[in-house]
Amino acid sequence: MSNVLTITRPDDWHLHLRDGATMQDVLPHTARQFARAIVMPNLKPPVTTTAQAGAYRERILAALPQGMSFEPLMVLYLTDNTPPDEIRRAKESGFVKAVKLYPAGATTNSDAGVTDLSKCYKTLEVLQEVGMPFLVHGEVTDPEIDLFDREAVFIERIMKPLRQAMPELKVVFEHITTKEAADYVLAGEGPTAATITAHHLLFNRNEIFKGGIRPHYYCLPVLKRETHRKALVAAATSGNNKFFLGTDSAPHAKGAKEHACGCAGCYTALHALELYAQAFDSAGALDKFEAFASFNGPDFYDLPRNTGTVTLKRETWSIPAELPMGEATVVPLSAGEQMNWKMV
Ligand SMILES: NC(=O)N[C@@H](CC(=O)O)C(=O)O
Ligand SMILES: [Zn+2]
Ligand SMILES: [Zn+2]
Repeated sequence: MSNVLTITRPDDWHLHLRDGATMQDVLPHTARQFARAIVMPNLKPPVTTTAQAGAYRERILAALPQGMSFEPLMVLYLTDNTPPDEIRRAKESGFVKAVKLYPAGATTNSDAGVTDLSKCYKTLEVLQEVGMPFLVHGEVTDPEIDLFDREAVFIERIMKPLRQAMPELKVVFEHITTKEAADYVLAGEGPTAATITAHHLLFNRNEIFKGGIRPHYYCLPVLKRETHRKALVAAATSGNNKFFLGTDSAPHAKGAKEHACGCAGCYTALHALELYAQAFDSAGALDKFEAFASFNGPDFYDLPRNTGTVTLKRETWSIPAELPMGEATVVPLSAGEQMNWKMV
């Protein structure tokens, strides 16, 4: 049993940094653990143009504490009206690395999202042509569909027709939560990859209701049954290069989570590597962690792998109860619980 784990410096391929004072407080956590991150564009208002992404990127770099190195990889928020030319501008910028699909109404700040993906095919054709990844929040919003089935139904209704229409489009199925999604990615229709969060590897849906309703375990797509968690662990630890690390760390103020209508999102930027190490360790697959955390993402995005390393060691510590965030506080996932790994 190894007590020290040294890996190439990893990246986070799905992150929410927000903006302003919130960003100021959460950014150092990510920059400590990761060299780069794909920064989600679901701000209010959303980041829909290359110009807005450039300005957001500058704000992120300005918020970075002295002496820390971190590269934000920017993403455009697709709307029904994103013109094909915007994709060309994004590609030419060099700093926009992907375009994101939020089905309208599917998740936090998705109101400006896409109402019907077929309206966007002209724009997606350019995305396919320039070879930029299309990142997908994969849940249907049809109120007839049970919340727990929204991802599986999305594969049939959206993913398969999209793949048919756009055989060469690079697609990242973000934060997958089901066996159906893992199997779809494994079946390998075209250049499709997936990110997997630490919380979906560690927990099943019982966690949300253990001893009472526990809002800090509520995220979208919502945690699923144990069979699905096991399928995600199998995919992440399989060594298959289509699966890579994306925390989906999504900070919401404590009061907005502990609320009659609490927000969706788990805050994991503080201890992401430790959470993932725990999941891989429990599966006896620490030897598969480096490729998942540090190689498969850049390889899929056609970016260089990082140089330098990070080290984790086996050590017990307690996750803090809450952390300052702007005018408020944020509660990290599994606050108060013990961790067995610690980043050095
Ligand atoms: N994952 C979440 O539960 N929430 C994310 C949005 C998202 O990634 O869907 C957020 O921005 O808060
Ligand atoms: Zn999402
Ligand atoms: Zn997200």
